[in-house]
Amino acid sequence: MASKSEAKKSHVVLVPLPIQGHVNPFLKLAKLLHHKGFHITFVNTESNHNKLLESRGPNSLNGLPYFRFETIPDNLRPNNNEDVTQNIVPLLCKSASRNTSFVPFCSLLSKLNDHSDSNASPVTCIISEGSMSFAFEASEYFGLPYLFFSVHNACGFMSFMQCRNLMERGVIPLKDASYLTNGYLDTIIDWIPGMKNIHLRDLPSFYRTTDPNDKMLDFFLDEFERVSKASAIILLTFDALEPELLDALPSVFPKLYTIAPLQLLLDHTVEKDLDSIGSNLWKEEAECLQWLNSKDPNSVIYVSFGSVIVMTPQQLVELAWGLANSKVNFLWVIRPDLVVGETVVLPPEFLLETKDTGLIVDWCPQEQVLNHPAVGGFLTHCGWNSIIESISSGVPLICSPFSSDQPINRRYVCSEWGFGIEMDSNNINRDEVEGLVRDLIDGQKGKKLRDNVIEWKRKAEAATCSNGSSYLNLERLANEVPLLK
Ligand SMILES: O=c1ccn([C@@H]2O[C@H](COP(=O)(O)OP(=O)(O)O[C@H]3O[C@H](CO)[C@@H](O)[C@H](O)[C@H]3O)[C@@H](O)[C@H]2O)c(=O)[nH]1
Repeated sequence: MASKSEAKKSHVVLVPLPIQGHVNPFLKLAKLLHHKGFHITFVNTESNHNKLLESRGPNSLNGLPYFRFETIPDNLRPNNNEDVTQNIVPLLCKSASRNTSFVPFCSLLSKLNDHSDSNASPVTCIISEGSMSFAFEASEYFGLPYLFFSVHNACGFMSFMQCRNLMERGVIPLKDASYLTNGYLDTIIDWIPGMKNIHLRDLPSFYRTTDPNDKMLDFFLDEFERVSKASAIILLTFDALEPELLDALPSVFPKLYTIAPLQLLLDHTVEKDLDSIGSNLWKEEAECLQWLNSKDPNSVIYVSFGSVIVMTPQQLVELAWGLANSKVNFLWVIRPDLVVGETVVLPPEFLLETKDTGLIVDWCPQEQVLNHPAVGGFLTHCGWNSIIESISSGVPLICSPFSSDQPINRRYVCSEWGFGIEMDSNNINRDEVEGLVRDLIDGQKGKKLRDNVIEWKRKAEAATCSNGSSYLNLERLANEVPLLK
């Protein structure tokens, strides 16, 4: 392992997909590796770099000794009017495109190698993810090891890796649009290793296409190839959570490190000077913590749909009245771009009726919110970071998945791990919201789910303590990075 006292440290370059749920875990991993003695270069796309400066201030990306930020172009700004946070496909196609990013990224790697002096070694390895194909190609070009950091759990990762199998078995693409509603999505998929009782509707939403040339299918086929060629895979899970899946990962995949929850590992290890480096792309409204201080323990439902999901105005209004009618306290994150194509407008009567029970913010310090004693439940879109953060905080969920890996996360939370109840996001209905929120915060069902998630929290803590599986895997990763081929 690289030691802090060595003049030349191993140098890791991290390149996340530029969305919040990817940048956050990459930054945490970067901090953990820095703590282990690595020299870190963290690469943001230009648009994200600018957003971070806006939200966190002009000095927020100055870095620290041996912890540097760099940028690469992403073809999204300043002339692009598309709001990519409202549409994942342009984000993947443009921001993570080979054409835009390969050459600048190679130039960056050359610059980092040229500038290596007595204090910094040339680049030792690249940590990126399947969507960033240019980073993988650059690692091949420079002969560097490539670590595939999948910011998913094992069930999400396994589901994404099934694209070719599903196509070869004729399950996807769907024959025509009627298959979306004729019960076909209830087809049982019983041949995925380590996964039981799965229906087609539980698998990533991108598979629900009728187009054999769908860009996202191509994308997952390519991703599979890159994973198989990577030097190692890092998964954002812990062993006790998904033992059957982890055992079942096919032998074609390279060696695996399961290291989660990252925040619990950070709580044990990190130096204080790294705390100031944050990754929120929107400005956090930390005053909500004072508001929570005024509420009773477990009396507040926290509501957030992550960084990418968009809702219709009608979904928003149904949700709003469901929260109001439940009479339960709520803290609700409504991102400025949450409602598709619109500025968010909530009925004035709703705002009046909930002035004592509700607080709405653009963005909040979510992990602090989840750790606040007043928060007794979380209505979530089932982004994996939100779920693993809920496990770390012992907060039960209402699961309302929209897209991507969210359906499979919902399936595992509600049916396997037992700390969530389901809510249909296609058909958000105020009466259902009201009932579910009451059940979760005040009902017997909520109590049972809370007990279950606290049990998972204990297991997550055990995984991240000395000699826990995630703790040891991080040690192993730090020892093995300099040796990877
Ligand atoms: O007000 C807020 C809201 C969110 N967050 C943070 O933002 C992140 C959100 O991540 P996640 O819950 O995973 O949602 P997305 O950003 O939507 O995540 C994308 O990436 C995830 C990881 O691959 C996938 O699981 C999701 O489906 C995909 O939408 C988390 O760390 C939250 O703590 C805040 O800090 N403040």
